[in-house]
Amino acid sequence: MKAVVVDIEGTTSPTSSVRADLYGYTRARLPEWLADNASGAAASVIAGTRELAGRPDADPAEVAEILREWLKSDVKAEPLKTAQGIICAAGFRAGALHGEFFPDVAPALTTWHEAGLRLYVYSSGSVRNQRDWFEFARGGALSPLISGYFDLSSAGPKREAASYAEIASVIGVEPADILFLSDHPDELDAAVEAGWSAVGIHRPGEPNPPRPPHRWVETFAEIRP
Ligand SMILES: CSCCC(=O)C(=O)COP(=O)(O)O
Repeated sequence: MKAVVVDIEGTTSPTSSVRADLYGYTRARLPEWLADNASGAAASVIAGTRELAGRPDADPAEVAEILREWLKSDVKAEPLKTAQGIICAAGFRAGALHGEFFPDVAPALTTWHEAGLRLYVYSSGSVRNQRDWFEFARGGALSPLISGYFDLSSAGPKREAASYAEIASVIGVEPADILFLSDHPDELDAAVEAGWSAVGIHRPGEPNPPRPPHRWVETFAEIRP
């Protein structure tokens, strides 16, 4: 392998930390942020939400309610993830938010990085949110280990093979030399369809059940890329 690409929620990090911390922080601040930034940073979020929700005349208050519903049902929509990334950026810098990682993740990423592998992140969270998650990791920044980040805007949907082909092309690594780690079987299927290797991560207590034909492990310590 020449590169390893990791998913975040359920793979590097507990689902509970993403949903309680990031979603909770965002949910509390959405109405005020949308109202205060309607003609600036929030304009594209409002436009994108109106379009996806089929509510062309929704005002910022209604958009906030739509986005809060999407948070509740974990809809991984671009406008929501953009807003989440911008809103949470302040929380990371104020010390209210930290990237939370399973204990085996930092040692494995460090070992792989030192061995010359290039490490990337591919998550439904926006690149901005991903960068902060790794930069403000509890226990010390992991961002120096990461060569790049991909999200729904830059790569595309996580369950489509074309997204993995796009990442391979951008990082300039042959698909056969890339290993993808995720807790989601549909994502593993899509990566394999694009010619990547893939290993499923099923951590105790995490929601997504393993599914054949992939190899599944419980920690990064079991992987030798
Ligand atoms: C720390 S980046 C934000 C994580 C997030 O919002 C999310 O939806 C994670 O989805 P993933 O694709 O990593 O399962």
